[in-house]
Amino acid sequence: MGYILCFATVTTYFSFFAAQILLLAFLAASVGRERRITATAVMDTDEECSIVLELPETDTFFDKKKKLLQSKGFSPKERICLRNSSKPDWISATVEVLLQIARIIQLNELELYFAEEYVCMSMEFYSLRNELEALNSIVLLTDISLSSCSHLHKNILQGLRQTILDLITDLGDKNSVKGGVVQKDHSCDQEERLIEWGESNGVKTQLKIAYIEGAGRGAIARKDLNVGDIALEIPVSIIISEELIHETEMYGVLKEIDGISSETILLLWSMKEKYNSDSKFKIYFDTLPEKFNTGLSFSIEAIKVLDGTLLLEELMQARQHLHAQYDELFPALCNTFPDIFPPELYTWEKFLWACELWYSNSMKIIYSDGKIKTCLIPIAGFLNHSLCPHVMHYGQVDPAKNSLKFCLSRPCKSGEECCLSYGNFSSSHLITFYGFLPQGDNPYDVIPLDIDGADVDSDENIPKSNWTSHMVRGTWLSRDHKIFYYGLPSPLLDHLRRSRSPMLRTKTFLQENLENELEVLENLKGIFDDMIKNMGEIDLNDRENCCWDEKLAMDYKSTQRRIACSVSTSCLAGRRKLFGVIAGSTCFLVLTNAKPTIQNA
Ligand SMILES: C[S@@+](CC[C@H](N)C(=O)[O-])C[C@H]1O[C@@H](n2cnc3c(N)ncnc32)[C@H](O)[C@@H]1O
Repeated sequence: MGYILCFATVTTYFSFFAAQILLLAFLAASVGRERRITATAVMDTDEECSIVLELPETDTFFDKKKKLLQSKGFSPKERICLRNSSKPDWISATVEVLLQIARIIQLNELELYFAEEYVCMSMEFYSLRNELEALNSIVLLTDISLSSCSHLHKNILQGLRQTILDLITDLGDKNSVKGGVVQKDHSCDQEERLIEWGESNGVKTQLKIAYIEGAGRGAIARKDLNVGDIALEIPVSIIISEELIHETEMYGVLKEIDGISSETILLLWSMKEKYNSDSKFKIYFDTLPEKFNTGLSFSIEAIKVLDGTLLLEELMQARQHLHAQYDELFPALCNTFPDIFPPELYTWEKFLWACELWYSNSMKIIYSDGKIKTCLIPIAGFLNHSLCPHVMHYGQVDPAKNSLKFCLSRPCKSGEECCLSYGNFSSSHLITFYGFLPQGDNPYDVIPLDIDGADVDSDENIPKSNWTSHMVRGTWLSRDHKIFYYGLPSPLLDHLRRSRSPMLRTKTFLQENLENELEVLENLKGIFDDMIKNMGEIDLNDRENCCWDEKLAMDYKSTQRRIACSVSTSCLAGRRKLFGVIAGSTCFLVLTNAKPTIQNA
């Protein structure tokens, strides 16, 4: 049975895009991220010290990760002996094993989709995020172990810990992007006043604010900071969250509106509070830009540049959605309650400003009572995003101090920009809601595919991958370009093979199987060639004379084109390899216009 394959539309995006506005009630905020301790326990007897790395059964992807662990020769619960061996390089050998397991345990859904089961490279790498998580999970483990182990084994654990810390430093040094250049000609008086106000309210910070080339304001380390150091601590009392408005008249009106979310209420409150000269947060509002440059305020010219990309549709839908939200509330609220909602403060332009503020600056915070709230966090709002962040976990209120701590997952040198991870977002998401493209290869830049396949008739004995959505990313990120892999994700290829030929035993060198492979690759290549054609050429010579949004749109389109071209090229390379195998066997190939016919000799 055949299959229909095309690019996914915004409404059919995967769960990887959980923050898409269309899937959430109203407001997508950057998600504050709490630390997950997944691995482990330490066994410590007089004779030996060992670490147990365990994939928790509660892990959402337990079965898939277990299979991946097993394909590399590990079980879901692996005990690694740390006893000093006679071999001089025992630490690096042990670290390698620990890391291989920790990386798999720390994989997220998207990384797992692209994980390559049969590639067994000693230092396999899934993503910067994954690598930092894996390394930090081992540091955490050694810390826990050090607090309880016998004196005998302290040296072993400390040696292990130091080796991992050195790896984290190396990773940061190699992957720190060129950016982070401080622009000395900008004054940051307002920002400094905000920090002073924060400090007088209990903020503790090792960061100062400066202008960074291409990224607005950013936070710079005042001194060398190490893994585990707290770069910034914000007391809950200065966080802007829904509690603040419960006593206001505005809340009394808004809470009566059916289905209104607390985020929308906060957004409407912030539109007015910005102009309140008596506001407790005046000094914070004064530091906010008059204009946010996110995808939501792209000009028609920039939107035109996006023709042929998914971002065009995503942006159009997002804007329509916001317009519909605005029209539902205004001018009705201004007409009925003009004192609470003065019409001059509730224009469409001001509404859009507030949406952009909340999309690009808010964080989701888990409070001590377990409630998750979308908040604005003065001072923390100056931290920019990086694909190799210094701070990865910051979303949970510390109940002992009633504060939010920003701890380092990798060192940050004095004078270096200290960055967060806003989340595992694609470039289209970052452009739409934040208005920038991160430097470096974004592993979350995928092209989703809508596949209407047919698994129904497939052979019961052939295990299904059970991925319900499929995608591709730049094939340069893959290491396995051999026949049956081609640098493309295995779940996608498996699905396409089964859809074409449910009864075939795939990944064997039988002729009918190789023919099936050729057809799968031809079909995929066709799809991506069409996409490249639809996107058209990008004239980068014009780029320098363009506005910020056109530049961003062009850069985004180049990235998408590069991904599509890499898929097309990998399909072509795969087909050539297949022709080679077929030609070398009992077949005789006639190649016409890149569409092969295979004749039995
Ligand atoms: C939470 S704010 C960070 C502070 C912001 N730079 C400022 O001046 O207010 C998020 C905004 O910072 C900018 N930003 C964050 N990370 C960036 C990056 N890696 N490159 C360029 N701009 C970035 C984007 O404009 C984004 O919408």
